[in-house]
Amino acid sequence: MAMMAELSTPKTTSPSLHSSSRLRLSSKSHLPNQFRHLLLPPLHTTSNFKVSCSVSQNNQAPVAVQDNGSVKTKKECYGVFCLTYDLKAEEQTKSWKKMINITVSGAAGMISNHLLFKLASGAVFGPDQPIALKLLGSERSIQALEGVAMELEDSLFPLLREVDIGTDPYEVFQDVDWALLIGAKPRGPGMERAALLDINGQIFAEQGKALNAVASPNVKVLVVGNPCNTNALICLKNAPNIPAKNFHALTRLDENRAKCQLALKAGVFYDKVSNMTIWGNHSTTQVPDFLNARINGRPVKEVITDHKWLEEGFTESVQKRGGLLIQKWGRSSAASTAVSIVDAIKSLVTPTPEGDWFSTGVYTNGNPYGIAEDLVFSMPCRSKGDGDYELVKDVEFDDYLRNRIAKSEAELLAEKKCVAHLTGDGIAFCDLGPVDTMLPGEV
Ligand SMILES: NC(=O)C1=CN([C@@H]2O[C@H](COP(=O)(O)OP(=O)(O)OC[C@H]3O[C@@H](n4cnc5c(N)ncnc54)[C@H](OP(=O)(O)O)[C@@H]3O)[C@@H](O)[C@H]2O)C=CC1
Ligand SMILES: O=C([O-])CC(=O)C(=O)O
Repeated sequence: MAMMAELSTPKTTSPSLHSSSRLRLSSKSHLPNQFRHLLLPPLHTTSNFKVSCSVSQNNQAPVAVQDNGSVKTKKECYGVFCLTYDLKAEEQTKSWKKMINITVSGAAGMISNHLLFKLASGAVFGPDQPIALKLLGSERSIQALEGVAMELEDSLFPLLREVDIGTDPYEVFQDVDWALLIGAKPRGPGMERAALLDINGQIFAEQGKALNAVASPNVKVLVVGNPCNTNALICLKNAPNIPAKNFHALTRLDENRAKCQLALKAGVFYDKVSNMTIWGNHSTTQVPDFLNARINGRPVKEVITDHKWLEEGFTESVQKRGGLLIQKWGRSSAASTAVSIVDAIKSLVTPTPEGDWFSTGVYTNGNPYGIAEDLVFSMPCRSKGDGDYELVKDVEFDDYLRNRIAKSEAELLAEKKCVAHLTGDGIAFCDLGPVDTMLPGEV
């Protein structure tokens, strides 16, 4: 019984699912020594050199074999990429779907440290969906990315078929189907929000251009790095060949937080809360919509009759939850953010339950609510499970909701002016009010 694995240079095309498992490093200039032995001959060649490793029938240690048949020493295989799969697992792979490519930026950061292992486990895209992970980092994080890759290896995830790490978005985004853009500079003490918008905006402008050039044409992009709505707008403006509809800013964490607070107040388990919309910006102007949300299928305002609490206590607790968490933890939400990224993706790849919806920050062009066009704004959506979504039409508005939404809209319009130089809209002019231009973590 021979079992095979393949290790290939970055120039090879994806090998067949039934035999492939590999780790590649795509930073040409900073190839860590530890992994150099995987890339024989050296990176500058274009040959499709492979190292195959076989395991003998009597379960002896794996023996590495080159394409030309000469036996290599065991050292030339790397850990789990030498040992591969038994025949039962090989049989199983025959029912697997075609592999998808997922890029995660800021992959050595806190959120990614939770997220990557959920992605690799099959908990997000399903138990029959093999994946390739492409981890984008920088000079700062390349060593740490190796550590992440090693931990992924040691986790022995059957569905994880490839891991690439690199610092060049034009390489790491190649043919990517999902881009989860988490990496962003955190706002430091004394830093102006306008400066943050500019620094992070440059990152997302560059990544938008790279996605436009090399990603799968129908790539889905989820921006997590803050300020995520405006970063998503910058990204999509720099990627004109990708449908604007495919870009999302993560507001699912806010939706989850809102559901939790309503459940707590109503004394029900949080799965009883549905139809929870977060409108607007992922900031302290966001609007958790208790007018349309339901508890056990009933309007929230019927179940929770303390309307003053809904307008003030509830709304503020959701808007400022991130800040409270930073006070407790000493850092921003990472595990719950990763869970909400999983939820956000699952909402797009599984059909939305009848009558329900989910929140995500999406492009406003053509929206039925009268929200200004050309923004990325959190709104209620439904999906058939094909990665696409529709905006929900049958939502109610009252004066309170309209006024609150208008405030978040004004904030996003002001942010957009600050980044005009990055969206192709001329010269930037930045005048952000002092009060309402905060991230949830900035209270
Ligand atoms: N939308 C939402 O609901 C939430 C969004 N966030 C946001 O997600 C982002 C990531 O959070 P988290 O993973 O906890 O952060 P970490 O600080 O743990 O990691 C962030 C990563 O960003 C990268 N980065 C990119 N550019 C810079 C830069 N100029 N300076 C420093 N680091 C940079 C770094 O990786 P590298 O060196 O590889 O580039 C770093 O590893 C933040 O912007 C945060 O505000 C957080 C919680 C919720
Ligand atoms: O402000 C931050 O970095 C954290 C954040 O977005 C949140 O917790 O919602």
